[in-house]
Amino acid sequence: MKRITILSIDEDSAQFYKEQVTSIFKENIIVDYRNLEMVPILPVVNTDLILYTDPEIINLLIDKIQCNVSQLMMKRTIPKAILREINKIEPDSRVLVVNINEFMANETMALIYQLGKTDIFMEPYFPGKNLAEKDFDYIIHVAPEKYDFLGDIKAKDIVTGHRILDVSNVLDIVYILNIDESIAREIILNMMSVVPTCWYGVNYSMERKMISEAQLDYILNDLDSGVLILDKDNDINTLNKTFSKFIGVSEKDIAYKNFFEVFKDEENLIKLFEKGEVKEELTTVNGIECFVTIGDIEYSDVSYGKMILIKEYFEVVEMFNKSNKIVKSGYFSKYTFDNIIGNSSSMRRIVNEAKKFSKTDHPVLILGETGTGKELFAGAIHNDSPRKKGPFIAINCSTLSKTLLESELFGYEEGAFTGAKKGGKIGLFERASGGTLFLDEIGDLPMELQPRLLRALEEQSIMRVGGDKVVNINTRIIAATNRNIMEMVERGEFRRDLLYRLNVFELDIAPLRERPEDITCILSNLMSEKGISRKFSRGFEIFTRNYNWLGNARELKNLVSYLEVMTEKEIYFYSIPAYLKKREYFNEDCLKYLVLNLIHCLNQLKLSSGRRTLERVFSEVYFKISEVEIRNMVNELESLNFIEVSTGRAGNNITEMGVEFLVNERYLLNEEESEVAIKIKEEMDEKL
Ligand SMILES: Nc1ncnc2c1ncn2[C@@H]1O[C@H](COP(=O)(O)OP(=O)(O)OP(=O)(O)O)[C@@H](O)[C@H]1O
Repeated sequence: MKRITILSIDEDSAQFYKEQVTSIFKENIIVDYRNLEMVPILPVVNTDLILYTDPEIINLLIDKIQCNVSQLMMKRTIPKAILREINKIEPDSRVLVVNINEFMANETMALIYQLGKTDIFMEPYFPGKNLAEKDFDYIIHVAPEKYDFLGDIKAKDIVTGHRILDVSNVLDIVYILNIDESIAREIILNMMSVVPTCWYGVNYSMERKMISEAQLDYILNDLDSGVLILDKDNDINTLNKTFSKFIGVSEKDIAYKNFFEVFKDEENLIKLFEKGEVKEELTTVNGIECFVTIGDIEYSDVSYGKMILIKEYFEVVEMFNKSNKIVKSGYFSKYTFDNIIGNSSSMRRIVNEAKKFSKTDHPVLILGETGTGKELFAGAIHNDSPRKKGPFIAINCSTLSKTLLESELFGYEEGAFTGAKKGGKIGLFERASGGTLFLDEIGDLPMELQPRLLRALEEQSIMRVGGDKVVNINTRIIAATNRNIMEMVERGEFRRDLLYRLNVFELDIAPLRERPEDITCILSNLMSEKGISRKFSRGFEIFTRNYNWLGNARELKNLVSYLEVMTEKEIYFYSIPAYLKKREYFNEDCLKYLVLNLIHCLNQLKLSSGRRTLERVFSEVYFKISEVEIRNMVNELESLNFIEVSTGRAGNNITEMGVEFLVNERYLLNEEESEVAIKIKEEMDEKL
């Protein structure tokens, strides 16, 4: 047990502080003391911390300290009840603060000021001091009872009793003696309710700590996962209600006990714990099937303990099912080939191929960037196939952990894990029998599951997890991925034999930027589906063909929602959202005609169209461009006879040929664009 030795001037205060420290730390610490009144004063030899009342005493007793331990001067304060009395003293009162020596009297006075009572006049007093004036309203006796050396000084008395240890001092002791966190927490909370502290930093950090703890408690207890936090000695520091419910033990019973002692009968958990870091491993704890995650709690590369998360298997499955993450509800697809829009030769070709594939039972692998319509094709193939009356089940292989995906795909037998459902669980392979199972994001299928899928494809049968019976299935597989699966095979991340099994038929859907003629076609279709009717200007078409459409049709859908609100009859280049107007999306030809367009507009408005004006207006209407680029384009337009360049302020003038070109190509600016041009021109003229 840890030991504290108190050094004090007299027996009375030594006794008092011994009692106080003992009452704070209770049976966790042994306290003894030395004071000048003791005969003989025994040496201090066996202690862990020396606590002294004032600087003088340490000088007087230095030769008695015969051990090398930390020394701490007491920071003392007055109880909240006494502070309330002092606070009641009327402003401008004259107060005598009395203590046994000058240092202590001054110290108490400073303390009263620090605690916030600053509207009174205080004078320190101690034996031997001469007072010029003896007229006081109050006397504060810093002692257990009134001092008797005050002679004829009379006023209202306030007796503070011995001053008590400040919270900041107790925190120091907790830290130096390495007192158990649980005990320390209780001690400090108790103290804070009775002891005022003028150590603002301590107050602030304690308050922040308490608030953070309350917030953490709230979050922990709101979680569906069980959480257990251990310190670096593997003692249980915190656990939430879900965890204590899960293991069937109340928080009180196991808090601050050692993990290995509490869980000595939970072999599975101990084994996982000994592995170090674990991510969502399926196991059984307290007879319940669950996923366990174990991780280090680190700060500045130092480990401060571990966190164990437990999620009940069935709750996870239910949650995924609710959010349609495992299987989109309904077990059918609404898509048919009629929903696939596109006039490009590549689209027509793959639709024809897909129609042929749909007549067979072979697996199909659909490749394509995100949003190219892979799921659309999968559904259309199913609905055009002899299996169309059977289920169509789509599962995303990237959202589930390996273990969950395995049991969802293949099902499991009763007793595969303790706590598994009675009668086991049918997997999606079986459920989709007679229909189609669409394995989306197949490139994310964990390596460990690939042999199992390969066997299912080769043998048209599966074995449930934990079972030994072979179940025949009649399920067609359509898989899809947006990853470069050939490269994954080369890198050893996807099995070559599985790829060959999956891509008996392969559909490679080209991204939209490689089939630009489909863009306006899909756009018009999306608009008419929403009942929107708009004409596309040439400028807008140019944009759609130049932009890279990384999100493919999904991005088109977003643009339609924007245009529905932002446009009326016709969609111009100017109408597209600003973030889409970027220099890199446009080729030189396109830029040239946009410049020609501007010259025409400025000519019609009878505004000059010199290079500087062109550069400013272009940058505002379209996107940032340099004067040099403008000059190059102007030169080219001149060589095409689309403009005549005259020197001086008149600038450039469009020719009849140029106008004809623009009209034929429907390249003309809209009203808004003209307005911007006028505004900029006016601003420029003002500056001249
Ligand atoms: N050719 C097309 N014709 C009509 N709509 C299409 C076409 N291509 C895609 N879409 C539409 O775009 C959206 C995205 O399609 P889908 O979900 O099939 O893409 P995906 O390739 O499976 O995407 P991801 O890889 O992100 O899952 C859907 O609303 C779909 O109807």
